Amino acid sequence: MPAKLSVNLNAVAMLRNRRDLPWPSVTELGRIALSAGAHGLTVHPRPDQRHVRFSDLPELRALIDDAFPRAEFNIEGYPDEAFLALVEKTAPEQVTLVPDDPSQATSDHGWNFRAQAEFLRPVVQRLKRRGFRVSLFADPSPDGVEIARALGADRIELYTGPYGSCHSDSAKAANELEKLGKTADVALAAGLDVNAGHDLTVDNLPALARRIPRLAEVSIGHALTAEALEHGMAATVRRFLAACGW
Ligand SMILES: CC(=O)[C@@H](O)[C@H](O)COP(=O)(O)O
Ligand SMILES: NCC(=O)COP(=O)(O)O
Repeated sequence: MPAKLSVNLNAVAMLRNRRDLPWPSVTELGRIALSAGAHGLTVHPRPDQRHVRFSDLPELRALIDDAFPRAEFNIEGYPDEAFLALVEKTAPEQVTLVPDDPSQATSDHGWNFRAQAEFLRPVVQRLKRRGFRVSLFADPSPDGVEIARALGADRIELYTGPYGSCHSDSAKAANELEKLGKTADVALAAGLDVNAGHDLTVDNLPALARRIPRLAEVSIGHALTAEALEHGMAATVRRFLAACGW
């Protein structure tokens, strides 16, 4: 089965947050994505709420429950108490734990499973007890990835940033792809399912899907939002011209 697509709404939220106005509506863009066939929605709430706001989460939960009951809600983030409380209140289908520092502009590495095992173990158990699927953000390196399974996680999410940043260097991209592939091989052999995300694009996705045919899910925000703007620009300009009377 091809990988499922979860649309990350953080970039939409960031655009909305530029003004004290309700557009673009994160929930409406989520509705459009799910209506178009996306399998789920992803958000990554950060402590300063500079992207998605905590108040967006109940609306997105209700959207899925009321109109798209087969879709999944994936909440990503660093598991401090505020994040865990938010997750427990929202009850997503999947929680992806990411070792983000609040000062980071975006996620740029996975967990060090060996060094952070004792921190992660009770968190994973707490979330599993609540019935959520738990995925752990992982660097493209097979070293220690099987520890994620021993901690009780269901999946890892491969950090694809280094692969995504090689768009103009095909030899480097092939090398990064192989690292991702080897990590996925070890994870799958350990009984973990494999998600992937960060800087994935229409151009770099097909090779990833070929190298990891059992890829369960990709979450994509930045490139997908950029393309939505590009492909929606002409029709939108025509709407504004019409509003000007042209
Ligand atoms: C976990 C991860 O890879 C991130 O890509 C993240 O969810 C994206 O969030 P931002 O778009 O807010 O940087
Ligand atoms: N988990 C990764 C994600 O949700 C999307 O990240 P990006 O496409 O915005 O880089």
